[in-house]
Amino acid sequence: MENNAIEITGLRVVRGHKEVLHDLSLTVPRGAVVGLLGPSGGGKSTLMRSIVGAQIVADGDVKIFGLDAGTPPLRHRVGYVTQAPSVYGDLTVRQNLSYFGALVGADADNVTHTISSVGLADQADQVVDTLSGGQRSRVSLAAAILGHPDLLVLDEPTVGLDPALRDDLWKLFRHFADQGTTILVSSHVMDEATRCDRLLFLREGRILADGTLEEITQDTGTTDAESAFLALARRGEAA
Ligand SMILES: Nc1ncnc2c1ncn2[C@@H]1O[C@H](COP(=O)(O)OP(=O)(O)OP(=O)(O)O)[C@@H](O)[C@H]1O
Repeated sequence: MENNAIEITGLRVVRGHKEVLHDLSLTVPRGAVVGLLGPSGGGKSTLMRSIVGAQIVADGDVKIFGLDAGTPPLRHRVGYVTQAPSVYGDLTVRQNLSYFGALVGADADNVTHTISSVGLADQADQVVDTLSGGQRSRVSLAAAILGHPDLLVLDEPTVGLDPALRDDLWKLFRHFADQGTTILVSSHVMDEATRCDRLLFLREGRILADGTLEEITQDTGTTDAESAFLALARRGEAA
């Protein structure tokens, strides 16, 4: 069995005539919660799209569980939640999840359980268009976890959520990881680094750091992710 969920070598991506990912190489171990952190426009979404096979790549190799990203055997093994809601606005939460559940073989009990696990039990019969933004993004998350994917790729899932809900979601991610799911989660909120087993700092299409928070803060002589990121960014500019 492969020890890594994700193995990327020499990835280059061009978007709109501009290279936005420059020769990236990285690995993500199985069962870890890995935070992909960095400023807006740094390439987080593009990297995630490459991992789920939704991005044309100019060069390089992206392997997921030893298979080429985006190939059919990975379809049910990889769950992807983008920043845009990916569920039907005119259906209720339960109707949406029953529909997506039917595609992956999840039964009604699984649907009900998944709705509660993302904290939407009280909204189960509410039409999605009438939910708040944060609630809507949790419906998309619920749809992605219904089939128990081996890899969950989450693009800024906690954006716009209040601290209590953010905390609930991070606990949920940890719960999935404890069950063996690998989680790659992007954020531009540096304090979410403490929730992750490992971190990838991405800036201007390059990996600035890849390691545990402890390793990265030690390497930079700092005490938190934000200062470590700034130190690494300055180091990069000075080089
Ligand atoms: N469709 C597109 N056409 C051309 N350039 C694009 C396109 N989408 C993204 N880019 C550029 O690619 C770069 C990386 O964007 P990306 O969305 O991956 O960054 P990000 O780190 O996810 O940012 P954010 O946190 O704001 O979502 C940016 O410079 C962006 O302007």
